Amino acid sequence: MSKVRIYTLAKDLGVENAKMLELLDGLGVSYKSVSSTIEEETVELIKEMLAEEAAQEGGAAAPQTAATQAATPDAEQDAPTGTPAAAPAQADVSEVPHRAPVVTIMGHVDHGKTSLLDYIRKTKVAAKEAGGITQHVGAFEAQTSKGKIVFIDTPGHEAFTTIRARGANVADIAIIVIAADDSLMPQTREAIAHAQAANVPMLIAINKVDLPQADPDRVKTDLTQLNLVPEEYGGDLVVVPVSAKTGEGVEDLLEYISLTAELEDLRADPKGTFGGVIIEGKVDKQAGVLATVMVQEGTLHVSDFLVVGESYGKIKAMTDSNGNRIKEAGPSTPVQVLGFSEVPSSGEKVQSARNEHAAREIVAQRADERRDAENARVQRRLTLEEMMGPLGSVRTVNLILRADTQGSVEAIQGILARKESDDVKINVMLAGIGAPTEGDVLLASTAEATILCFSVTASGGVKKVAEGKGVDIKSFRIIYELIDEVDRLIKGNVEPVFEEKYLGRAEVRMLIKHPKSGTIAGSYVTDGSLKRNAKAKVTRGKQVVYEGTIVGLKRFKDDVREVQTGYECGINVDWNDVMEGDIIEASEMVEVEQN
Ligand SMILES: Nc1nc2c(ncn2[C@@H]2O[C@H](COP(=O)(O)OP(=O)(O)OP(=O)(O)O)[C@@H](O)[C@H]2O)c(=O)[nH]1
Repeated sequence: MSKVRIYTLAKDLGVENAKMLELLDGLGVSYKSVSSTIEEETVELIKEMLAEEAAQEGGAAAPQTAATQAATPDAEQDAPTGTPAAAPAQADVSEVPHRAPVVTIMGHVDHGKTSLLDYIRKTKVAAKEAGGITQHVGAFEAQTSKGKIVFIDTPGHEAFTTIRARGANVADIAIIVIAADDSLMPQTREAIAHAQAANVPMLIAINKVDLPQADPDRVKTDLTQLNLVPEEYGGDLVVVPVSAKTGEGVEDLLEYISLTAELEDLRADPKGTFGGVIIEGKVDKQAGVLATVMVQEGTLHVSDFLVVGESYGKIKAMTDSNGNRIKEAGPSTPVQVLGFSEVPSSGEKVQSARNEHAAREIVAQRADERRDAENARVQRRLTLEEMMGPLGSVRTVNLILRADTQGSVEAIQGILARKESDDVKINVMLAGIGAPTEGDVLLASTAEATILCFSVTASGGVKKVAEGKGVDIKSFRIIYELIDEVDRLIKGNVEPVFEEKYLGRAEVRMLIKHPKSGTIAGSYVTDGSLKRNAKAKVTRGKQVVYEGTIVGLKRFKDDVREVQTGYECGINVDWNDVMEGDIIEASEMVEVEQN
């Protein structure tokens, strides 16, 4: 036996991956992820440790117990008996059952997101019962050998901003699909930024590997340029080659999803307070308002009252993602709900209420809070700190952020927060949903802020006011372009730092008196090169006798910009006392790149 992958060993010994990593940590063994390999001696040590543990637990074979647990992850564990050492808080957490992972698939247009979802749906979703209506609800549940996986069903790119923002907020794991024949594209980078901003673990699916022109290695190399280093290059990024056409690699991808989910230790209490998120809402001509809700905590029952934003409704009927009528739904279940009076927006949080009266009260309270906040915004006078950003020597980039959805706002703010440094603060004065208003322009003009818009644009009237006030409103449809703009603003705000760069030197061999230009030093370039307008330092022996600028540089009769080593030239340093034998050293000031 040679090296073994950690997850293979965990599987063979019937223990959870998290437990295996804990044991490796205890041994001081370093690893990148569960797919890293470990040495045979380490495997033996792990086996011994597990055997010892089993013996201590009273003779029952530990691996067997673990295997039973792994096979039934949802089963509630018995409370520990006679083990006072067990911390009660930990015991509580472990009693909360595991839940299925919610996965979002993101990527560039045409890279195969829909095809991959279709392949998984076709092969992993149980055949529907006769009579069920096939309809798109925004999510589906796939049954795999490793248990249930819920996929957020991202439709085409037309609604990409909302869907991505939503995906990153609801999802536990993001799959970034990259076509093997196209590699990284703008929306790939944007998808990666979304996943990173939401702190969601990311797996890369290199799709279309069946194509003759597929070049998965190029994709991996390109990823390293984003500081995402695939496992096989020594990093911790899981990269799985797949084909949504032939199905190659799809099982591996599902396995990696389950592994990642296991490490994330996703749990939710079906008996807890209900909490969920709207996946999508629509109006059906016959049925009325339909909304897909992802249950995140607790259990949803038919007849429950639900509150979303400032509207509420009573669940009249509920169907699962297969179109089957159901009466209740636990964590990590997408359900289509009938009973809202208004169409809720995707990404909105859903709360339940005991009865209609309680639901109304929550709605009324929210409306009050919103009105108060609006009034406060109008009436409030800005503090100096709000106008200028945090005080002190730190420079501040003031921004007003406007985006199409709350998810986008959060995603952008997440990325911006990571852009801050000791020298530059990013002060998001206002982050709102919808097009910028005149009020935003006024705020921007007093605080010298830039208004950045993502997937929203200013109306003609607002643009005019902005022009009049000299306020920049910049609109973007791709997040990373907006971030590039912020980088430019940050750069513009950092005091440039210059350093002197040596260019070359020349030896003065003869002097030419020119009636207009004065003394020209006929010289021979002995090192590097000399440039017109460069700084000049004239040394005689060991002494610096003059410092100025190369105001003229000639080769024979021609004015030139630069003269290289080994050539003769005429140098004018705007100083008439230059002498034969002097050394003219040239240098220039270059701006130092600052991060
Ligand atoms: N050969 C090959 N073609 C694929 C594969 N996956 C997708 N395609 C093709 O690539 C094209 C785009 O696939 P889609 O699944 O529509 O891509 P998408 O990323 O969902 O595109 P949008 O929804 O427009 O963003 C289609 O013509 C697919 O048939 C694959 O694994 N192999």
